[in-house]
Amino acid sequence: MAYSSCSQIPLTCTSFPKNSALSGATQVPSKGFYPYRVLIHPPANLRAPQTPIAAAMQEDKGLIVETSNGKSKLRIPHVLSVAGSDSGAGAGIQADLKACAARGVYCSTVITAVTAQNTVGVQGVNIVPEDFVAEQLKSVLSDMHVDVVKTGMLPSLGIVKVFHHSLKQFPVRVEPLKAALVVDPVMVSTSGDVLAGPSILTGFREDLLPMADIVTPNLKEAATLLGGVQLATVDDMRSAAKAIHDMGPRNVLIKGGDLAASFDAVDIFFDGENFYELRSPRITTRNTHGTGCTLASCIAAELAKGSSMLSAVRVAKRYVETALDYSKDIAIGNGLHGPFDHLLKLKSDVRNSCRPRPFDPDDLFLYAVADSGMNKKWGRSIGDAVKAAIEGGATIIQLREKDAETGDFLESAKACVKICRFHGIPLLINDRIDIALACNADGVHVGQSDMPPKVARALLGPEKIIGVSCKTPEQAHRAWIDGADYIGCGGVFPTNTKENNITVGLGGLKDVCVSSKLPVVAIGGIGASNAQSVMGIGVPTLKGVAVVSALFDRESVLGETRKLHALLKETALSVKC
Ligand SMILES: Nc1ncnc2c1ncn2[C@@H]1O[C@H](COP(=O)(O)OP(=O)(O)OP(=O)(O)O)[C@@H](O)[C@H]1O
Ligand SMILES: Cc1ncc(CO)c(N)n1
Ligand SMILES: [Mg+2]
Repeated sequence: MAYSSCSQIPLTCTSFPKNSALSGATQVPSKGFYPYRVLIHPPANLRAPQTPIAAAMQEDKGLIVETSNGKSKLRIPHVLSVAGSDSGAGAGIQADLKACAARGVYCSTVITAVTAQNTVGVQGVNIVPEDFVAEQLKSVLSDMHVDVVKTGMLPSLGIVKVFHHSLKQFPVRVEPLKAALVVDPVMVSTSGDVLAGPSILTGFREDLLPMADIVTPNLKEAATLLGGVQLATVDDMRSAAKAIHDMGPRNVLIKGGDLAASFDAVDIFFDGENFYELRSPRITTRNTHGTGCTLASCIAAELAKGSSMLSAVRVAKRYVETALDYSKDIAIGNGLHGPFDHLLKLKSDVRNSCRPRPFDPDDLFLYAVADSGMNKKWGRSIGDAVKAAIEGGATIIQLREKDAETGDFLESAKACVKICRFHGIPLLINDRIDIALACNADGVHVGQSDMPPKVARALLGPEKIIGVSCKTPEQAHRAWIDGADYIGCGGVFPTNTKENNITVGLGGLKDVCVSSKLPVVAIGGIGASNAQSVMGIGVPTLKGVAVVSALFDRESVLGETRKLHALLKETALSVKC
């Protein structure tokens, strides 16, 4: 029976293939919100509660909600990696941990061998004693809820047997029809060194493959499993996939990273019925050490989250491709095959380190809000306008484009990021989290009906600046709870830039500032004529004024900004005295 995504699980199907690591669970139709409900009957030798468990996915956090005896608990999808350690950390257990972390999945580890390995090759292998592999397996499987087991280097027949025995003793308890065992039949490293000899083949053929939900050999490993055939073409890969499928695994993925004649990176997936030719551009790089381990771990991670087998494989291939492309020029080690960077998704945070300094509430002192429409009227680009505002003393810039096309907005945002970085001034984007991410701006400013700050924070990461427009102390409190960095309070006075906007006046501004735990910038109809009265309310949380027309709907942005800056300085000094 082919795998299907959670939502496609046929409700009539109630059992597993006989040898599956999953046997023992059944499924019942759901009445509730989720399209399925699952009853799992844990084996008697498990310590976990022996009651039926209903499981479902909490979409927004990627966690699994389990309900047992009326009580709910949250767990993170969990992969157990049973593999060897690579001291160079490009492959093996280290790759598995990084791939699972990058895919948002918990990874426990059972180490089968410790290798002394680098980008040149494998200098030594120390096999972990069988009974200690068994002990690690028992420690994890008797205590933790593992969704999917992924195997890598199983260096001896004894260890294959121990693993097989442990899985029989502690079947992996997952929802019915979800895959539980991913077998990457590691035999030879990228450098050509042997990691598991031919003695393991009987264990693979007799015990492991019939239990596997997917097996992922590279060309050499597929050839070895099939007794030494030649695999040189995509057609050969198809035949091999079929022949290996006959050995018992429910799905086979033959990886074509080493297919010399191919311009593309071609893998063949066979589910027992259909062949899928999965192609991606071949990335030109030396940094391909560990692609196989990573691919298998990523498949396991996606399965643990509830993906169907084919979509797990597709996502995993895309992930490897993206990581290789991202890392193609990095240099680690001096050998022929370097590792790549699994955690590229976190790199937007690292890019943040170019930001001049972390958010400082005093940045709100003279907050210039620019858009291209207003500046076009005066015959200048938004870049020129931003530059002039900074030279005149603006301490933070926000880009607000209500009508621009997305492509044009992104181009002007990129130009402004360059200018702001050069001057060490933070640049925020109004409303558009996508633009902020794409141009690596310093943050965003959102309104009450835009994306909630909590969601924006999840997308942007911990270091970006998030500001929220608030009119009331309640909204200000919410913004604080939701992890905003500052509040924009207004409109203080009526303004042309926001029609029909309810104004809060100086009284409303003061109420918000007094109650706010976050720094506040006042906005709405503020300019040289009234900025001093705004700052004059004298509440310490009020850090500055945000200005639109009074700077940009004028002939000289530089002159207006200078004038306003001088006034604000004067008020700051007099308030201090
Ligand atoms: N240069 C490349 N560009 C794009 N994808 C690649 C490249 N090399 C390998 N891949 C992909 O990476 C995945 C792993 O394939 P590969 O054949 O390299 O496995 P492997 O030999 O087991 O890896 P390793 O032994 O290095 O861990 C496959 O999906 C393959 O298509
Ligand atoms: C420990 C270990 N596992 C797997 C591979 C395959 O890349 C490797 N090189 N080292
Ligand atoms: Mg390879």
